[in-house]
Amino acid sequence: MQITEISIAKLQIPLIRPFITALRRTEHVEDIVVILKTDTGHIAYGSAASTPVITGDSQESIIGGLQLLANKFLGASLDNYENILREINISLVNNNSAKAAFDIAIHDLVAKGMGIPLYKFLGGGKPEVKILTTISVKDVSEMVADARLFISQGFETLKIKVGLNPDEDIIRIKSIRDAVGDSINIVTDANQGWDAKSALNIIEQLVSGKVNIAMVEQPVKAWDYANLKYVRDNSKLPIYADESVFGIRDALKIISENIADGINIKLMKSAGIYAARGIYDLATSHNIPCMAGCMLESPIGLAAMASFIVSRANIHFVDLDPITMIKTNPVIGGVILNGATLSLSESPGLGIEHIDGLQTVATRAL
Ligand SMILES: C[C@H](N)C(=O)N[C@H](CCC(=O)O)C(=O)O
Ligand SMILES: [Mg+2]
Repeated sequence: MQITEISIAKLQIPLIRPFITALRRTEHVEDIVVILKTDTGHIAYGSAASTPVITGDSQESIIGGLQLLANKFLGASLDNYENILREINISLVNNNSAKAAFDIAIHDLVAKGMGIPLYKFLGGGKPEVKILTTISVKDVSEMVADARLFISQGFETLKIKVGLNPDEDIIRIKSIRDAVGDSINIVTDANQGWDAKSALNIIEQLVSGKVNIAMVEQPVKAWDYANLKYVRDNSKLPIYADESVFGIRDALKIISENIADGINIKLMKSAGIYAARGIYDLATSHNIPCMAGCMLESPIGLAAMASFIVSRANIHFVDLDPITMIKTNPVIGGVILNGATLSLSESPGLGIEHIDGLQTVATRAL
């Protein structure tokens, strides 16, 4: 099987309500999609989310990275796909979102070539997973209303975004816990918005107030390993690293220096499934719990991450929720949501049949 055509397209999906974190506010998913076609008639998809405040990757830089990868891999044979996956990673430094999109498309293609769903290619398992959903950081009353709505929709785990104001954050978390009761799991994500002192102060208030929180994600700046470790060493709640872990070298540092209790793996940070497998295996071999995360991205990337994790036992939280936030789903096939359960397709590869609303920006063919 040979890659004979590569297209790059924009995909914008409006959200039901704005997505607001300590790092950004947006009203759309802004994906760049790569479409691979082969001499055997297969069509495969990969996607990258533009999140400059987290990855540094803008839509323009993702398109640039994908053009470079397209130039390199147009005409490539899929016979040695392991080599292609490895070469994506060494073809350019950084640009992890562009690499992730290409890596996802290659995985889709390989599984399609074998005639099996990607989740079976990656390890099998049951083709469904329960996901959490995220409450954007807003006024307390709005966050409580969102929490009630999400519980009524069937979600059993809520992720509360905080990090804009430590004094208000404690009220946000306590009010949501009071509103939803003790049967609902709650995690919090400060998206780097606290310093070590505020983080430990909030955690102490939650613990002493018996406010049950399953874990705290990325309390301090991504680069501030010393304070992430300080919080972890002095916290009675588990601390997960998100923006502090992109690739396997970050994971190695976090694990070997006991900097965090768990790792949030995202394809846009790792540069795709190939590298995410390495992070997962490293963490699992050291008994470090993992979380499956995502950026605000389309159901294409969610299908890829879901395919990777359904067979993997060391995934303790599944944050693949942008599908709950979009007004309409332009991706036909792939994953579907029923209540809080994300179900994967049994069709080959990612199972995506068609994507509505793609705006092509470049095409190269043999
Ligand atoms: C969308 C997901 N629930 C989430 O919260 N991911 C964020 C970052 C997403 C973004 O800003 O696009 C996270 O875990 O920090
Ligand atoms: Mg996070």
